[in-house]
This record gives sequence, C-alpha cells and structure tokens, in this order.
Amino acid sequence: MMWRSIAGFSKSVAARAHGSRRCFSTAIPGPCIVHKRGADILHDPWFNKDTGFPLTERDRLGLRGLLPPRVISFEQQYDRFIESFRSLERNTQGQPENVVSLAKWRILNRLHDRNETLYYRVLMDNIKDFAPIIYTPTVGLVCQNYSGLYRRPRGMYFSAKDKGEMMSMIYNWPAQQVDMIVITDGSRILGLGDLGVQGIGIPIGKLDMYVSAAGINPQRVLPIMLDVGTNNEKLLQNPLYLGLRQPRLEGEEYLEIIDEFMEAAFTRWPKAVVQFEDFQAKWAFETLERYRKKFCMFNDDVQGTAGVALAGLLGTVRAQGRPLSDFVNQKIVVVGAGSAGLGVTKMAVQAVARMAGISEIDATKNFYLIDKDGLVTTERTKIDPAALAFAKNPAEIREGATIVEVVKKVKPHVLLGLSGVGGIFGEDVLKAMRESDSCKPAIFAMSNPTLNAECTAADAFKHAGGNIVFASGSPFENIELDNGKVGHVNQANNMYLFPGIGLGTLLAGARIVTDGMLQAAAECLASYMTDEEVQKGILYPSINNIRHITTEVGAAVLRAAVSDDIAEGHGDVGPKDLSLMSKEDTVNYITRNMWFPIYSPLVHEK
Ligand SMILES: NC(=O)c1ccc[n+]([C@@H]2O[C@H](COP(=O)([O-])OP(=O)(O)OC[C@H]3O[C@@H](n4cnc5c(N)ncnc54)[C@H](O)[C@@H]3O)[C@@H](O)[C@H]2O)c1
Ligand SMILES: O=C(O)C[C@H](O)C(=O)O
Ligand SMILES: [Mg+2]
Repeated sequence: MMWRSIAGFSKSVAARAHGSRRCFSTAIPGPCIVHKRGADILHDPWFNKDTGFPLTERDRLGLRGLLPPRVISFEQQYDRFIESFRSLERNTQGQPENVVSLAKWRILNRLHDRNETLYYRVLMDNIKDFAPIIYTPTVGLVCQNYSGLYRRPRGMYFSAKDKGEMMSMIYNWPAQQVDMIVITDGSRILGLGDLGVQGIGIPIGKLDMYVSAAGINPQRVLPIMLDVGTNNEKLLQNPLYLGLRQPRLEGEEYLEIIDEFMEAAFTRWPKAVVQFEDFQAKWAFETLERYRKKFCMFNDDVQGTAGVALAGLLGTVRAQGRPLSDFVNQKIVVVGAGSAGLGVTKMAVQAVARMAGISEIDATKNFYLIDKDGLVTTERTKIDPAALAFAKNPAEIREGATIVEVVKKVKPHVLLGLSGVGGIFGEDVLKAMRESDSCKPAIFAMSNPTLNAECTAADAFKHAGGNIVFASGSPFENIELDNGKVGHVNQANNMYLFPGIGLGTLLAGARIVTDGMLQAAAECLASYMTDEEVQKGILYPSINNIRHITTEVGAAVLRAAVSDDIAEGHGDVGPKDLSLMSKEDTVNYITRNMWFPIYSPLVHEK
C-alpha cells in the first residue's frame, strides 16, 4: 500500500507532507471475518460498505436486493461525502458559528454511525479541517449539548448504580479484543467544568484521534463514561439529562467504583492501555498514583500535556537562537495549578534538574506558579501538597500576587496558561510581556476550548509584539503582522503525544507506562522540528503530519519501554524480538501494525 511507504520517511518537510496525501490503493487488503449476514451487516458501521459492496460479496453475505443495484466505489463514496460537506459549508454561511460547528459535527457523526471505514478515511485525509469538529474545540460544544444531540450509543457507560455488576457488564461489549480505552468521569471537561455523563464526547473524540493518528483499529477502541453523578445543578434540573441525577460520589465510595471498573476491564483485556481523561485534579492525581504501578494506564491531562508543553518550551529556547542547555535559565510563569499546570511544571522542573545536574528543589528556582488565588508562596495557608514544591519565598514576590504583577517583576521568558479561564492574559499582562528578558517571549494559552483560551492569537501578537512565539490549546488562524510577516500560531495540544504514547505502549506490550517512556515521547516531539521551522516560531508539526509524528513518538515510547525492561511483546513479537530491533526496524514495526481504512473482503463465519 502506498500509504505504508511513510514508514521509512526522513524528516524532510516534503516527506512529511506526503503522509497526508490522498491515495486509493489498488493493493488487495486481507480478509475480515464477520459473524453476521444480510441486513445486520448493513446496520453495523464496522463492516458496512453502503453501496460499495461488490456484487459477489452481496451474494455471499445475503445482501442481494437489500441495496440499489449499482456498485459505487470507495473513491466515489468519498467524493460524494466531501461534496455534501462542502455544500453544507456553503449553505450555512453567515449562520452563527456554534450552529455551523454542530451541523458539521452532525454530518460527520452520522457517517461515523453508519460506515466507520469511510468515516476514518475522510477524517484522516482531511484531518486539519475535521479535527476541530470531532475533537477540540467543537467536541466541547457537543458535550455541553450532548443530551439533546444523543441519537445512538457509542462506548460503554458504567454508573454508580452498577456497583458489583461491572465484571459481568464488561462482557456486554461486542468486540473480542480491545486495545485502547479512554475513560472519563466527566468532572472537568476541557475548561467547561463538570458535565457529568455528557462528557462521553471526550473519550469518543480522543479515540477518533487514536484511530486517525495512531492507526488503532476502530473495532478495538472503547470510550468509557464512569457516571458517579454530577454537581452541575443545571444538568441535574434538566429533564432530558441522560446521567444519574445525584451529586457526585466522593471519597471511598468513588474509589470503589473506579477500582471495580479497572479490575473488570483488565480481567477481560489484560493487554489493553487505559487513558484517563478530564478528571478533576484531585481524582486525576489520586487515580494516577493508585493505578500507575498496577495497570497499564496514564493520565493524558497530567502526563501527555506535560510532554507537549515541555517540547514547546524546549522549542522556544531554540527559537531564541540559544542552545538547548539554556533551558535551565528560562524563567517560566505557569498560570493554573491544576492537573495540567502541575503536570507541566513538574516535568519541566525535572528536565531542568537533569540538564543542569542539580536537585529538583534547586531546579524550581525559575518557575512561578499562579492559581486562582494568585502567586503560590510558602505563606499560603491551605496549599495543595503537589503545588508546595513550587511555592516561592514571599520575600521575593508577595503571596497571591496577580499575573501582571508577577510578569512585571519576573520578566519571564515564557508565560504559560492552563487555568481554564478565558481572557485572563489581558492587554496589561500581554503588554508586560514586552519587557520579557527573552528576545522572543513565548505565550502559551493552552486552555480549551477556544473561549477558554487565556488570550487569542490576535491579542497576543497585537499587545505582546510581533516577535513572540505563540501557542494555544485550541486552533487559531495564523496572524498577518503589520510588517507583512506571518505570526505563526502553534497548537500546543496533547493530541501530538497521547496517540503515540498509547500506540508505543500497546505495541511494546508494556506492563505499565514509565516516566522514561513519557520523557522519550516529549524528546521525540521536541526534536521533530527543523531549526529553520523553529526559527520562524513553528514549534509543533502541522496536524496534517499527525500520523507521521505519532509513528515516531510511538517508536520512541516503545524503545524506552524496552530499555526500562517492561516490554512483554505484542502478538507474535516477543520481548527479545523488540530488544533486537534497530530504531528503523521499530518504526517499520509500528507502521506495519497501524490500521488503515480500506474496504476488506468480508468473510462470513458462523
Ligand atoms: N492544551 C492542552 O493540551 C491541554 C491539556 C490539558 C488541559 N488543558 C486545559 O487546561 C485547563 C485546565 O485544566 P486542568 O485539568 O489543569 O484544570 P484544573 O481545574 O485541575 O486546574 C485549573 C487551575 O487553574 C486555576 N485558576 C482558576 N482560575 C484562575 C484564575 N483566574 N487565575 C489563575 N489561575 C486560575 C485553579 O486554581 C487551578 O489551579 C482546561 O481549560 C483544559 O482544557 C489543555
Ligand atoms: O482535549 C483537549 O483538546 C486537550 C486536553 O486534554 C484538555 O483537556 O483540554
Ligand atoms: Mg483532557
């Protein structure tokens, strides 16, 4: 298959761009076993080919007469879908943005529900246009409106009412094998707060990225909603709300539910990888500590985000034209001390300690952590133990200092937001960044979705100046600067790492996800961009190359699992085989194991 040829690509821009080229291969794919016949196949999006079933297959599978006589090729079906999408775009011009976004989501979701092969093909080939719909930011809007948008189930729902039943319930899932699970309890959906059961949209969107970026087989992914209630009064009052109408479980009661789910999932699928997503900070940290040595799991908001941010921070050092070793001298203000902000600060501090050969305590010197009560200092009375390590001496700057006060005093190289609060990098804060000690100050407004970003790209370039490096969690368009140059907008989103972390972990057959594997992922992303790109302020690859970067990250993660001695192998490939693979062999192995959407001949088996 031509697509497969991206395996051996070098890092040249041309080669990377090739990864997104549309091609309809003529190679014959392997067969796919199906246990259904007739109309049941047409109603199963895993196997359905709509009008694309060849006549012989229609005969073999009892489909004759159930479809219009003409066979339409995959390519024609693809073109037809794209044409209806473009016509929807034309017809909704001038309508409010939310209305248009939801209309686009609906048309994609209908295809997802009907024909997954075609869905993933259009998603992969148009990832730049479609990721903002099925993923951030539109997925946030979908979650907010989920109870009204709900038509068909996707994934599994385990609620507090299922206590004691989960071990048998898990066998209700129709697939024999599950590789990737993304689970949420809906308690902190993007920057939108507690959305209860409606948060299921997040695992669905993340797993769509797993299929498109990491080539995980869509028949082997499982979105999970753990419904332990909600504290969102509006949802509790909504008669159409689809979740449990009770306040969230807390303490031991909560942990018992999640323990039971983890036992059930790993009993049925011992080799699965579980990604925790959008849990409120206290549970994000607690579950990570509780499970990370016991199960093959990671928390994307804490660990994936940290790696993506670290790669960006290292990129900003290169963008300043300075050697990477200068990272240890960068002054970094992190606004938001929750699951993401603390995860980022911790990983960046560890990197400084490693690079400078100093203790982690000494490495915190250049980091400033701000939460909703302002600068965190040792004077803080009720302090989160995880934030304590980064608390400043109030003699340096007062306890509770505002963002603008801290920026004016510190003149940081980087101002990084993970607060979930839209617009808190106001004009005063951004203007203060003009006095930064860096020749290319960096502003990372990483909160999602778009309205929750700490500032817009336009405001950042307008107030902080054209020489900044800018990144945001949700996509913004590049900015045309007054001097005719382009202000590049990077998307600092954990989507650049989690698919590769999951893929590398899976194909290594790693027992757990180690810090070494996460560090390897971050380093791989950090070294992906060329000096020329970084000099222009481009810190992350284009999303069009997400399959390529994911392959590379996956290989780095797998190799780290081997060197950490926790790789047990996958399928026929044992730990010894993995340890004998060169870097190139590893990339080829990863690529060979990535699913690609193409119609396979269906073979019926009782
Ligand atoms: N770009 C990415 O890849 C990425 C990854 C993870 C999280 N995020 C985003 O980061 C945001 C935060 O996520 P989280 O899991 O850390 O949430 P969280 O609720 O755990 O933490 C939020 C933090 O922000 C602080 N905060 C609130 N209001 C503030 C204010 N006015 N000024 C300063 N600090 C304030 C809180 O005190 C808390 O420490 C969300 O919007 C989420 O979407 C982005
Ligand atoms: O979901 C995203 O786009 C990134 C991140 O996981 C978040 O919670 O905001
Ligand atoms: Mg998240």
